[in-house]
Amino acid sequence: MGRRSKTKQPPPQPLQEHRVTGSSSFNNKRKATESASAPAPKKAAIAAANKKAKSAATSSKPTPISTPATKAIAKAEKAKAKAVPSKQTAAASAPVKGKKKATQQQQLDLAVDEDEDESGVEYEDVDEDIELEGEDEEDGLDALDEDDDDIELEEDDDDEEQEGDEEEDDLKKLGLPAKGTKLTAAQRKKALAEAERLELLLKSQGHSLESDDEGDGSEAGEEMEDEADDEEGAADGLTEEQLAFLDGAGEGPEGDDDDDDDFEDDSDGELLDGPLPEGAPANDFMLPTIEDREKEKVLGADLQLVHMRIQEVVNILGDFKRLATDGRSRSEYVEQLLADVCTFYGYNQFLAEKLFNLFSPAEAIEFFEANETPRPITIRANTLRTRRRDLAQALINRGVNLEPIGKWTKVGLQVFESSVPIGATPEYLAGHYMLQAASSFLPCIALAPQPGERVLDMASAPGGKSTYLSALMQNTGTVFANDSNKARVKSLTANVHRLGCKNVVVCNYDGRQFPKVIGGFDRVLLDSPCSGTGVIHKDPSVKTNKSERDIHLLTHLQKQLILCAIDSVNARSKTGGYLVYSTCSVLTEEDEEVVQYALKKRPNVKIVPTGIDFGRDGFTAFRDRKFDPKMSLARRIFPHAHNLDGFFLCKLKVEPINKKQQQQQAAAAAAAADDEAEAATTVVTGKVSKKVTANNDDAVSGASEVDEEAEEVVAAAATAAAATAGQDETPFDDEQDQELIQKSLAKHMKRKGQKPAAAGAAAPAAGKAKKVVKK
Ligand SMILES: C[S@@+](CC[C@H](N)C(=O)[O-])C[C@H]1O[C@@H](n2cnc3c(N)ncnc32)[C@H](O)[C@@H]1O
Repeated sequence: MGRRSKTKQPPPQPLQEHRVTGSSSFNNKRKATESASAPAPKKAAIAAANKKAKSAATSSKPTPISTPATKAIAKAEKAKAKAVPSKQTAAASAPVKGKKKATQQQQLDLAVDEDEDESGVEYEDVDEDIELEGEDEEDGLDALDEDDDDIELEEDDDDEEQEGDEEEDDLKKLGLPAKGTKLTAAQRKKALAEAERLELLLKSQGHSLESDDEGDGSEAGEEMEDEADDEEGAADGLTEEQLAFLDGAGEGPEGDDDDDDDFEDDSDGELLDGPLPEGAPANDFMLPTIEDREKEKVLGADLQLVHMRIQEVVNILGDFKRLATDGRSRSEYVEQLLADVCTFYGYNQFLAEKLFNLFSPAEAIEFFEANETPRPITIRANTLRTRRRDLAQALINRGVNLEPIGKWTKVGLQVFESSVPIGATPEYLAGHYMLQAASSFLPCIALAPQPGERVLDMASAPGGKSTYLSALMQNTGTVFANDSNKARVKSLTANVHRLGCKNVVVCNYDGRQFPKVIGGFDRVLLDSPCSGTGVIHKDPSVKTNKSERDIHLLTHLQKQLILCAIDSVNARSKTGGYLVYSTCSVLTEEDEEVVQYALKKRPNVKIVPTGIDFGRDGFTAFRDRKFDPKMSLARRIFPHAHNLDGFFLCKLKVEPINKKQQQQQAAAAAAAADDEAEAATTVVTGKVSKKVTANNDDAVSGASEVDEEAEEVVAAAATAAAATAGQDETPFDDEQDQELIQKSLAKHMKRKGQKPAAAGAAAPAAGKAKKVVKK
């Protein structure tokens, strides 16, 4: 009971990253900490490579040659070893298992001291034993970890020595110089060719090229991850590709000069490593010709080859000057890479390119890779009904294997495995927890609602965030949980009841009807409908069903919603006056661009810190777009970097509007009318794709909910279009009528206790929109 799964993923413990400015972050190589959060097998490889690079950097012995050829040989050896497990392999894995001796009880205990109810409600310690045990054992566990590390390291050294010997023999067999000797360019070529041949040979014989360390032994992977985390120095934070390159390139023109004495003419009198002769490629990888590509199209691609090509091209793009074939441009390589990404990972060209542009090539591949694996299952303890530690204990008793998510949340638990359906336990039915992606805690934490406040959750179904807001407010004040999708409102209502939220009012409006229906909120959350590009692992159909037009429709809706959300905030709130905008999309169009649009249209709004100290900065510039410098306060969460769903959040403070700002706003509203009319015309005349999906980031939502939401967004877009088109027939065309509308709307809003300014801005906009549509 409660043993940690062997196949567990790294917990969704967001990693601290060194802050980089938005503009530069997508070009920079990621930091060491980040690589530690890569998917487990990859992490193991990176850790191994880090270790190799470190030992190469610190060793006074000649650096062992590590070329792709030797790697392949090592892989071949490991494949052999797999067939006949040696004693040594078994011994090497023992300490890793030892480290897993910590029982789940102990793991939970470690979190006890931080396990006070987040809502501030004090509970008595029912289970003091657990707490004491936890405190006592914390040091013990640390010590155990350290011991294990020592053992592991020693054994690793043995492994390495043995591996080194084996490598040497193999090198001799291949007619390559022994370990410690420099390779000539010709030898390197030969080695590369041999590596490829070996790999293909092994594959053709059905051997897996995965090493034992990288394979099912996620424990080994974890152990290596720990080591990687501990590694210091220049090798830290390098990607697998960079390290592979470093291994080989250490002796290259920019390599370590310490070994200069070793440079001697080889017997063939060929050039030693150094500047390559003009025109000679440093890497003998050749881009496929047009004919090759045509052939591939007809015969179908060999995915293994495509994968290898992806790695080669990424490697070359990482050091283009040195590694690219003369005469081939960077864009040719990028084009090939994008085509291969589409083939290998199954994206359409449009989305592959959009996502690729967010990162360096190497990092883009990490992102695509992360989308192939699920994120950890997480639950949120509902503090209106229980405490996290009690919930954890109850679930452990049922055979659920779990542990706290991380220090940043006091209510999150990660589930590794369960012998019972986690969505149907008595605790679940009794509302003790919500199945919820860890990323989706963040907007609520950022909004930080206070007890007694009036809060609007504008797009709230199925209620993961509304119910969390309710709990944070300790069932006081009011949360208006709105969603435009009737069917989804049903599951929202069910969750509100199940979780015992007594301060929630469920409503079913199009968010754009706020603040007309009701306004003056202390805080508003707009967890916007979006493309779901941050949660592709949950809904892989996103890879193929998003077109440029879909994104355009979504961003249009998002821009409308954010303005309505801002106008629904009471800028004079004594305790609040905040809006949090969030999406589970990583596209700047749906994130920074929407916020930037809001800043332009509402000069009384400014970006403020979210209070979340992990994740990456929002972009302050992206390609040809410049954003508010404070956009760096927004948070971007990435699956490959943080092992959480991809997410964006930005917190805004709405200040009381002054006269000058009012004028600015009116001007902006007039300009916005042009945009709106244009978009509406597009929707009316064009065919709305049924595939415009807006994702729900709650783990409980199934495919059917996503479908419903898609329908809803399409319907909403169509309704908006129809409404705007309908204005065509209305007689309110002249300025006099507009004035009348404005006045009556202002009166109406005043009576409802709302801000007349919003009406003032809306009416001329509508009038102008109507005129454009007429044309
Ligand atoms: C990302 S999901 C919200 C998830 C929710 N916040 C939660 O945590 O459970 C987006 C929601 O927006 C709703 N939606 C789409 N268009 C809307 C609109 N115009 N007004 C209000 N809600 C809308 C969808 O029905 C969907 O439930």
